[in-house]
Amino acid sequence: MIEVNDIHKSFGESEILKGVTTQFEKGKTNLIIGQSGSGKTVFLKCLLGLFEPEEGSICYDGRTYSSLSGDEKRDLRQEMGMVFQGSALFDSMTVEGNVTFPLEMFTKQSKSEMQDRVNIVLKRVNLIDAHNKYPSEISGGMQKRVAIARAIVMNPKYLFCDEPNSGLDPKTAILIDNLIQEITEEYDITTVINTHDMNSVMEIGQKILFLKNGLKEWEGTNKEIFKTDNAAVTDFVYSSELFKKVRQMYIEERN
Ligand SMILES: Nc1ncnc2c1ncn2[C@@H]1O[C@H](COP(=O)(O)OP(=O)(O)OP(=O)(O)O)[C@@H](O)[C@H]1O
Repeated sequence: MIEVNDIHKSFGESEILKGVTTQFEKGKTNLIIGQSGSGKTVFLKCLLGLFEPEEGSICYDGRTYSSLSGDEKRDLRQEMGMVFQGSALFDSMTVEGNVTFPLEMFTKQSKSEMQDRVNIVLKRVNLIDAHNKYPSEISGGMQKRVAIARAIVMNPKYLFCDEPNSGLDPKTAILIDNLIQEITEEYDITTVINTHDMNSVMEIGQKILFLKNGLKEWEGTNKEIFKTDNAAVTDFVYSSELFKKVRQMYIEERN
């Protein structure tokens, strides 16, 4: 579980996060949504320990980040997996090389231990015959699977994903969303996903944090988001004609 307590983050004179408090439970897919510039990426970078808030605290299963020693912070960061926007694979390495990389960097495992672990995670993301292919030889959806395999190879307690669906067709996007949710539940990971994708909100939004101008405007589940009367949330969610129709149908059903 990650507990975020009243965090503030500024750059120079400009305060980007203005006191955000929330909790992310383990085994759940937690989504951060909000308009461009609302502070989602800055918030995610605070969770990753890349930015340290000037005020407030972030607590990872009882460990308050700002109170940890340098070594403890490093250990905690090794419990975090990250799926970057656009996958961020190493083009010159094979699929297997990309997934082995964190094990080579951060563990003292033998070659055969690494090989076993890599085989397990590649199988888990349904990539069986791609070990020796290069990123340029596989589809965008397969690249995402490799990025997920690399993010979970160290058996993380926390998984952070920045726009994991960007660039994917809607059907592949849903498969990737479902894979992230299954892995989150199976390994009891605390997963936090930064997304613009309303399909993801509907499919896997077990907890949604809506940020507006650096503040928590609303939080709830994917079932609750369609019932809320919060104007900022409805403006955001129903900016698409399709979702306006869904809401209209919901209201008609309710009456
Ligand atoms: N390293 C930085 N230095 C200065 N300002 C920054 C830095 N990182 C982000 N900002 C500012 O913080 C604000 C929020 O940016 P952020 O990237 O968190 O928005 P976002 O909600 O993720 O937007 P998008 O959906 O477009 O990615 C922006 O005004 C941005 O310019």
